[in-house]
Amino acid sequence: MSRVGVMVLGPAGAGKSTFCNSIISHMQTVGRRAHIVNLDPAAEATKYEFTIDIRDLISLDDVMEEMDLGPNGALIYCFEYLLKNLDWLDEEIGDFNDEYLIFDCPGQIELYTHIPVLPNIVRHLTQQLNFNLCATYLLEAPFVIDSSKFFSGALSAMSAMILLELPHINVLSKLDLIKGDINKKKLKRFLNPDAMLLMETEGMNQASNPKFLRLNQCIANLVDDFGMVQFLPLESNNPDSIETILSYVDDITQWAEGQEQKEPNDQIDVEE
Ligand SMILES: Nc1nc2c(ncn2[C@@H]2O[C@H](COP(=O)(O)OP(=O)(O)OP(=O)(O)O)[C@@H](O)[C@H]2O)c(=O)[nH]1
Repeated sequence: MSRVGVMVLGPAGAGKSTFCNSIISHMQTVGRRAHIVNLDPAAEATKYEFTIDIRDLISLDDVMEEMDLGPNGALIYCFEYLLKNLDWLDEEIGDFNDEYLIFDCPGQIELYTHIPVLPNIVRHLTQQLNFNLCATYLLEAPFVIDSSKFFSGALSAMSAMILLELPHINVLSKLDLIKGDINKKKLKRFLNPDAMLLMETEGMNQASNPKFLRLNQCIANLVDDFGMVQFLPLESNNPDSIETILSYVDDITQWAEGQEQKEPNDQIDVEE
């Protein structure tokens, strides 16, 4: 039997913890059991308590003080420590078999891109603990409706997708901060964006330096080719919006559940 979990990812302040809380509220309404697994050693208290909390293993403040490290170095130290003590996570997750686990991750993108700590933890969860995981990657809507930032956000989301190798859903958070008809209209273009069209309408194909123009075109092509830049809108106070996102997560994890589980050796034809 496999377990189900959702990784909540995205830059600092994107609304990950708020989204985790909204998921728990929704789950309580529909009568499903769900728990937050806090993987952020610098997390602040939130509305719902964490069922599993990395701070019970190691805390950022302690590491900064004892190892004389800054916040980023200390964060990396905490994750390397977690990687060396994965039996702690195994024990904590222990009997949560039929319940939905929501992994609230830190916002520092270097944990996915520069060092392989989050990918290793994800691999441990999927391969050793038999989780069907889905990643949700949050980006703030006011940030994304500026096209140059849209491409930077889309690339960061893509980099998380490539490194974690998980089924991936992009989510646009903080929709309530989009004010005015013009911006709301603009937002629609970014929910299911046509990267090449955005280049034209946002003037990105008018870069004066031909090298930048080519670079912009290559990035738009890349984003377009991956076909993964659709965003689901998130309104944290709107249960319908949470339900829609979770139905995508359910579809993905149930699909994975239905797949035949193969032992790694089953996938390799070895000729004698
Ligand atoms: N207006 C608005 N503010 C939001 C929304 N979601 C979150 N916030 C606010 O944005 C700030 C950051 O939200 P968090 O949920 O803590 O974001 P996070 O991604 O967990 O932040 P880190 O853990 O620091 O990476 C808080 O002040 C929230 O109240 C939203 O939908 N609308």
